[in-house]
Amino acid sequence: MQETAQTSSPVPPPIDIAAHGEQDGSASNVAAENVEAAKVKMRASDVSIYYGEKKAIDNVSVDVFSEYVTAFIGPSGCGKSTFLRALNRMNDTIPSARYTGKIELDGEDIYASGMDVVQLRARVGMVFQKPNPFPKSIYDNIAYGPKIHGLAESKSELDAIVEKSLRRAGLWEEVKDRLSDSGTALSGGQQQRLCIARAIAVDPEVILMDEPCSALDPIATAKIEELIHELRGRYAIVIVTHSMQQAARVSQRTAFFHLGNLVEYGHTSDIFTNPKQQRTQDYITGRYG
Ligand SMILES: Nc1ncnc2c1ncn2[C@@H]1O[C@H](COP(=O)(O)OP(=O)(O)OP(=O)(O)O)[C@@H](O)[C@H]1O
Repeated sequence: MQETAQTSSPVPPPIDIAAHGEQDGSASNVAAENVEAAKVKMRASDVSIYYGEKKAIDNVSVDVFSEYVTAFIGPSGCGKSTFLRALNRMNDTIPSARYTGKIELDGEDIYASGMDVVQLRARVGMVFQKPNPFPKSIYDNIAYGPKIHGLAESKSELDAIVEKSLRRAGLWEEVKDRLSDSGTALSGGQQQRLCIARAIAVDPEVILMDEPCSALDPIATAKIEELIHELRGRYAIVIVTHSMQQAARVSQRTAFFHLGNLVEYGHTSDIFTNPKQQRTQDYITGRYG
């Protein structure tokens, strides 16, 4: 296990990350000891995930940091989505899915028996591959979450949340005059920004994005990437992407998965320019994937 954080500099960088080695499979997060604890938003420790007998994730440890975008990359079937979904317990809906290890949000075990999963999913929101607005008005798509979570006491408060969320998602100017139109009548890119606005509306701390641009054209993709860039100061963002260019453009940290293992995790620039593991090198140079 190597330690990559600089401990000798007089003012240590606020955030640094361990290179998670694949050698012994334990991939524990050594450099976590050297970062400001307050910045670690989510911590996964020795997480394995099974579908029935099949092990889809093998002993993975990762920290997710506030105000950073973390990209999960790797070839199809390597377990990126499975691991992402574990971060807000979306795998709970799959009867065969089973889990060992620990995942914490602000130090709290999200799989603890007393955890309110509805509340958890508000704190750790999710945006899916295919935009999935509710078959309701644009306004109601955003207002639904704040209503059920009791975040607005009056119509004017709700209106303000709807406007703020749509502004943050970069959609307000495009939809402000047609809030009562159906969300499903928007373009694909607009629908995806609507889904991001819907996640934002309940004031999350973490936003998980599972290939959010894969159904979008290049222009809509560029808008979402720009939006991710703008949002990252407020939330911890985790994005699964098949596009290495996208990971390089939007993220500060990258985790490379292969066959259920976390092969390497570190600064995005290091992963793409100076990977420590041969498997990472092979993947980023297109030898498989
Ligand atoms: N609901 C499920 N039931 C059984 N096996 C599953 C289920 N979902 C995923 N798997 C299996 O778990 C492994 C990891 O899948 P996962 O979708 O997490 O990978 P991925 O890296 O996100 O793939 P892709 O990039 O193709 O979306 C695969 O072998 C997949 O077939």
